[in-house]
Amino acid sequence: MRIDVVSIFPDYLAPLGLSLPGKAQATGLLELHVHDLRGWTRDRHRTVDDTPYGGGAGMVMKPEPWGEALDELLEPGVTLVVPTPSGEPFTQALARELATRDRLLFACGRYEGIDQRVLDEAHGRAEVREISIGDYVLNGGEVAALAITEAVVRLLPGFMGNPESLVEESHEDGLLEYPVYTKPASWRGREVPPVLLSGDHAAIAAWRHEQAVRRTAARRPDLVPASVVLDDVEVRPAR
Ligand SMILES: CN1CCN(Cc2ccc(Cn3ccc4ccc(-c5n[nH]c(N)c5C#N)cc43)cc2)CC1
Repeated sequence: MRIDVVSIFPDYLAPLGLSLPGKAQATGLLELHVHDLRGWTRDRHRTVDDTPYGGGAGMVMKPEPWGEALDELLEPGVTLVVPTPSGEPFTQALARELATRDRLLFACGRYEGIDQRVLDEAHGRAEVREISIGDYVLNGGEVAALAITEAVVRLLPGFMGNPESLVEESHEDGLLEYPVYTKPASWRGREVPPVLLSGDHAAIAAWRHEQAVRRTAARRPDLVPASVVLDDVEVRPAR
């Protein structure tokens, strides 16, 4: 997979050279290119924003630099990913979908966003996914690009050392993950649940599933399948 990121703060994407994406690059699974949007400006001040038509607070990102950047980078077969507060929710299912693409191009906006005409024009010639990573407000798209990239890259075939670890993950089976433990067996008077030391794999799997269901019911009742009934866990109604 090739990933391109366009931002006015390219250094914000430096962490992509570390850890997971860094390893993916080293193994040739991922080709990463980060670009400064100001490289596509034409004026002396390298202007990327201006006041909004219709008035209102803040500034809007000008269409010209973005248009030239996408002319160069949005080639056939590239999926344009645009982080935005008004985007479709980013989920594990969407991460899996994006992991099937050959190329992703992230357009990281700032200020009050990117002139809508840029997105409208891109829709005419590429797959465009406007994505939100959560119901809270950030100052730009870079954090979302980091999060989406990490969630997608770790799903690339051959990337995770043990693909098994991708199967039992939170949200992969629709539930939150079960609690995990490691040595020592006793720590500050707290013991590891005995079932985990029993060697009874069926009992361990059953215990882990029940713990995942209980945790999900307590913290994310919206994720609990209707078929599951837990008599001793308070399941708060989804808001
Ligand atoms: C008058 N009002 C009208 C509503 N706007 C809404 C608004 C518009 C832009 C911004 C700042 N910003 C610029 C680019 C950009 C990309 C992603 C995100 C983002 N935030 N939260 C997520 N989950 C995100 C993701 N992914 C924020 C971004 C903040 C708030 C404010 C002004």
